[in-house]
Amino acid sequence: MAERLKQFREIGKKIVAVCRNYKGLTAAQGIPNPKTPSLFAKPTTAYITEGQSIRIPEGCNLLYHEVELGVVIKQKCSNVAVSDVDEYIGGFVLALDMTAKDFHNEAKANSRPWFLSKGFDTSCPVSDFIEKEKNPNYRDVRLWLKVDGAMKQDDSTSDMIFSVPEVISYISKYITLEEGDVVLTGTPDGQGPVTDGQIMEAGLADIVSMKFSVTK
Ligand SMILES: O=C([O-])CC(=O)C(=O)O
Ligand SMILES: [Mg+2]
Repeated sequence: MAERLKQFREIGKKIVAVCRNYKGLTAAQGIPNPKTPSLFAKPTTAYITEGQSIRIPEGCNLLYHEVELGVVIKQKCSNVAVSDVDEYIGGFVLALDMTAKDFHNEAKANSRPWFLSKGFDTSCPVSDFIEKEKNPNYRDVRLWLKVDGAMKQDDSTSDMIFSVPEVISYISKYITLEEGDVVLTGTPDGQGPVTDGQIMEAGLADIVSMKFSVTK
């Protein structure tokens, strides 16, 4: 099972992401905590792995980094109870939810969908597949990101508004999750800009770390 899930980028059909899911982030932005998980999707064509660069999309002048814990779904499921979610977690990935923030802001200001701002090619850099057993404390695990060596995001998943099981249960009420799909669980406070030539390094406790550069 885990062998096949290592191919999540090929076998998974979608990336479902939660936004504004950290208390520190909503507090910093002065916005209320959402009452239910707030969802969007990224296409799987957005994936890149270490060795590939994040390309600033044409016309974007404000690219933001967001480090996130991703959950790889083990098998097809819908309407999963919070207490049963663990059966459907196949493993994890460390991910960056790269965002063309200027596109995002403009779309929101004009009440338009913001798919492009989150879905462009290279907008989802990921680590290798992380075996479930290697991340047993996923409810309280450190997530960090540095830009050119300076720490920008450093928090624990315990600061999530909706826990991983709550998020997956909620999504599965409306959207069937399938083997290899990835659920991005939101970014902690500290999201911010990166520009051409900068290097980001991100990590999940001492489980995994990864580096990505940004290019035009
Ligand atoms: O980019 C945003 O505004 C929100 C988002 O994805 C997150 O909170 O993870
Ligand atoms: Mg995000």
